Parts: sequence; structure tokens; C-alpha cells
Amino acid sequence: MKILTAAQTREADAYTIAHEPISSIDLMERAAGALVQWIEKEYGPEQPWYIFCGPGNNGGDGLAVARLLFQRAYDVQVVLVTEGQNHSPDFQQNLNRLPTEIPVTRTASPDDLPSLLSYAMVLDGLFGSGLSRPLVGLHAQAVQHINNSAATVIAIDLPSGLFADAPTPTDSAVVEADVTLSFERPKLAFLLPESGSFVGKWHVLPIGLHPDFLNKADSPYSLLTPERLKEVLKPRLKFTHKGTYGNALLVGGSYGKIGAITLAAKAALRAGVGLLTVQTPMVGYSILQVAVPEAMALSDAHEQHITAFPEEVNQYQCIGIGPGLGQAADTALALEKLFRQALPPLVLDADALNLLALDRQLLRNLPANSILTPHPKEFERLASPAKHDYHRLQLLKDFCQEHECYVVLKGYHTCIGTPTGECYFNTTGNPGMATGGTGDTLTGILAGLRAQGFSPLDTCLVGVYLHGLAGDLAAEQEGEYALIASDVTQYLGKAFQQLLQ
Ligand SMILES: NC(=O)C1=CN([C@@H]2O[C@H](COP(=O)(O)OP(=O)(O)OC[C@H]3O[C@@H](n4cnc5c(N)ncnc54)[C@H](OP(=O)(O)O)[C@@H]3O)[C@@H](O)[C@H]2O)[C@@H](O)CC1
Ligand SMILES: [K+]
Repeated sequence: MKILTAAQTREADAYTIAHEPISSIDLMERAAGALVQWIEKEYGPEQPWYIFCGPGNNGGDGLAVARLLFQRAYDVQVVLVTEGQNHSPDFQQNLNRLPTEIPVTRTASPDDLPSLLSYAMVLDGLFGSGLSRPLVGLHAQAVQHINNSAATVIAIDLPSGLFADAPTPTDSAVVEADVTLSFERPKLAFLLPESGSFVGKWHVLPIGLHPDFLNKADSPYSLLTPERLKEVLKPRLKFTHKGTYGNALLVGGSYGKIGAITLAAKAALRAGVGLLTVQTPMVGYSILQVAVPEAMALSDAHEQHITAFPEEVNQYQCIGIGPGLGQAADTALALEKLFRQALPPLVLDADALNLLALDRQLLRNLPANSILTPHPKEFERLASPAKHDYHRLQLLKDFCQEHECYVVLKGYHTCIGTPTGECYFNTTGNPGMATGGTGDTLTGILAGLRAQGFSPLDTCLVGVYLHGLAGDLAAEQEGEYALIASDVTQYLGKAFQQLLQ
């Protein structure tokens, strides 16, 4: 699902009005209808609803919703924060249509703002995608007033004060929503950590924007949806054997960190790889044989860390390097030597990335189409420090293009960058997965899939989605607090089943 900018959304709006065709006021009515349908499903008419409206079409949506909820016997009142501003035509028309029984507060100063009880519902229709500058004065005070209350806040389209696709200056006033109901597509701001925290749970409400426009719209940003993955992940075929599903090599572990490579190994097997070999330093050999009997073990000559990769690397269809690897000087030398050979596809994580960051020549020799799985700090060591989330996205696109690689930038909405400059945001996963070892399981999954012959892009898309989904299924049983990396691996089978259904 392509993510559109605020400007593209306006174009989609205009295109729909011209080509469906539909009048602008009817499109607003359709949007309001979608909001009300969602609200009716989730909330009964018991609580008082305070509908905050700004001067533009976001406020117009709020007014239309006020009328529709009133018709459904909801207890609604409207709070206008439009003093001294021109109303948009559709706002004005919906104000004219507002039943006279609905109380309307026209706010001229903060004293006019109604007190909001904890059980009240706030519908935030102050500003949407037409926000042109940070909120100040009475608008900012209205936002603070909402944020200081314990009321449940539902934002129309996006939380007021938040820019849809550009950095919102820190300490500017932004509504802290519990729920955001976004028309047709999510906004880029929802998917990034600095802005996404204002959004709460978000849902996309289709409002029938013209498919011709949506299909043609050009955007580097997409949301990962299961529909796309179902085309990639097929059931296994009759008469196949372990040779059909690839031979993966995982290299990592060091004294005290054999657990990391063990976690990766288990996940690679659960991801369906045909054969798995794991190379660890000597200290890991017995541990691995006991912990993962399905894998073959290779021992490095060194007791505590990796000093050389196997000679015959081309018998493998993918090499995953990094979990627990450490940053010893002779490990770095081994990596350098490895990169001088013709190699099967690579998945690089953790200390393999840190070694790349320390040696720019090594980074320049990175084989094309490698998959890198940094968290934001590791990524910034590889690229450069980011001033804000949007800057980090730009760095991601630049880095993937420059090094012809795929970067899985891990986070709440993990973002997969590609050599062609596209970015795919994941929607599975939960804060329970913010715990040691879940990154190692991801490396294992990716190496396992890549060895089975999935393209680097499909490997990233399927692997990242499944990893998050397994975490979600695990959290349903274990809860987010108690979730550990092994649970993710344990639920990987169920995640596959869900995706294959
Ligand atoms: N496309 C769709 O899918 C559909 C979209 N729909 C809805 O339309 C919404 C977008 O509406 P919109 O363009 O009228 O913008 P909106 O956010 O209401 O505000 C604009 C007004 O605010 C003003 N203003 C801006 N910044 C300000 C500031 N800092 N402080 C003070 N004022 C400020 C600005 O004035 P100006 O910048 O000119 O001073 C202007 O008057 C969208 O989010 C969705 O809810 C649906 O109805 C139908 C389908
Ligand atoms: K809003």
C-alpha cells in the first residue's frame, strides 16, 4: 500500500471530485460517514462527545460527524476554535447544516474551553493535512487543554499540530491522540518514532478516493501488507527434499555470546531452511550441538572468537554473519578476507555491521544485494548521525543506493530500504519484542529464507513481517512484558500458517 504525502492526498481528493465525479461536500459527507461508522462500532452513545473544530476541512469533517452522531442520539457538543479565521466553504456549509439543538462553544480565549471529564470523548478536528505551520496562541492552548485532560481523544485524519510528512518541531503543540482515524492511507508521520508517538492506535478508513489516482501515485514509501506477501510465500511442493530448501551458513558467537548465534540458528531452521551449518569459536561448539541438534556445527580454530570463515563458502546459498560475533581485530581481518572472494548472498547483523562501520574500505567492498539489519544506532554508525527521523529516512535511501544493499532498519515500524530507493514499513511486531535476542532471531529468519531462494527484497519483506507476526502471536499468549526472543521463534510456525492461509 503506497503512502501518500499531504500534497498527493489533496491531489487525490481533487482527482476524485473531478473524475468520479462527486462534489467536494459529498466527499466530506462520505468521510464523515466512515468516521461515524467506526465510532458506532467502538463506542456507544453514553459518553459526552466534545467535537473540536478548526477552520478548514478537518473542522468540516468534525461538524458533519457532530450532525451524524446527534442523529444517532449521541450526546455531542461542538467547540469551535476558529476565531478570526476564514472558514473553508465545506466547513461553512456543515456549520449551516448543524442542528440547532447541538450546543456550540465559540472559543475566543482559553477560558471558553469546556472542562473535559475523564469519561468524555474528544474528537479532534482542529487541523488535518492542511496544517501549514506549528500551532501557537489559542490553537496551541486548545491542544494543551485536550492533552491535559484524561478524556479519550480520537483524531480525525491526523492529530492536530502534527505535520503529515515533514518534521514537526519539537516542543510545538500536538494533540496526543489515543486513536487516529486516517482517510484512505496512513501518513508517513505515523510510522516514525518521533511523530508516531502522538498518533496512538491508528486505523485507515477507506473513503473511496479514485483508484486510478491511487494506483498511479508515485511514492517511495509503502506499507507492508499481507496481500503482497501471500503472492510470494507459497506452500511447499510434493517431491521436494532438504536440498530444495537451501543450505545456509551462520557465523557468529564469541565467549559469553554463544546464545546469540544459537537463537539465530533456531530461527533459521524454523524459517524452513533445508540445511544449516553454524560456525562458532571453539567455546560454542558443544553448546551449539546440544542446543540445536538439527544444525551442523563447525568450530573456529580460536577458543573465544571467530578468526576465519570456512574455505568452501560457495556450497551455501546464504551466509548470515554477526550475532554475538564480537569485534576482535582478527575477526575484522577474516571479514575483510571473506569480502575479497565471490560470495553467496549475505545477511549481516550486529557486530558484523559495527566492523563495517569501523572500516570504510570494508564497507565499500560490501557485496551487492547484501541484507543489513541494523537498529538505528548501528545504522547511524554505518551512515552518519541523523538530525531527525526524516533525515534518517533520507540517509537510509542514500545508503542503500550507494552500497546497492537492502537495509532492514529495525524499530516499531521496521523500515526496509532497497537499492532502488523504495522504503517498506512493517506493521507487525510489538514493544514486547524490545528485548535482547529478537534481532538474532530476525537474522536467522532472513538467512533461512534467503538460502531458500527468495529474492533479497522478498526475503526482507516476508522475514520482517513474519518475525513481527510471530512476536504478536507470542504476545497474545505470554504478554508483552514476559516475551523473550525464544518465544518469537516458537511462534514462527503459527505465523507462517497465518500467512499461508
Ligand atoms: N483529501 C481527503 O482525503 C479528504 C480530506 N478531508 C479532510 O480535509 C482535511 C484537510 O483539509 P484542509 O486542507 O482544509 O486543511 P485543515 O487541516 O483542515 O486546515 C486548513 C486550515 O487551517 C489553517 N491553518 C493551517 N495551519 C495553521 C496554523 N498553524 N495555525 C492556524 N491556522 C492554520 C489554514 O489556513 P492558512 O494556512 O491559509 O492560514 C486553513 O484555514 C483532511 O485532513 C481531512 O480531515 C475530508 O473532508 C474529505 C476527503
Ligand atoms: K485532527
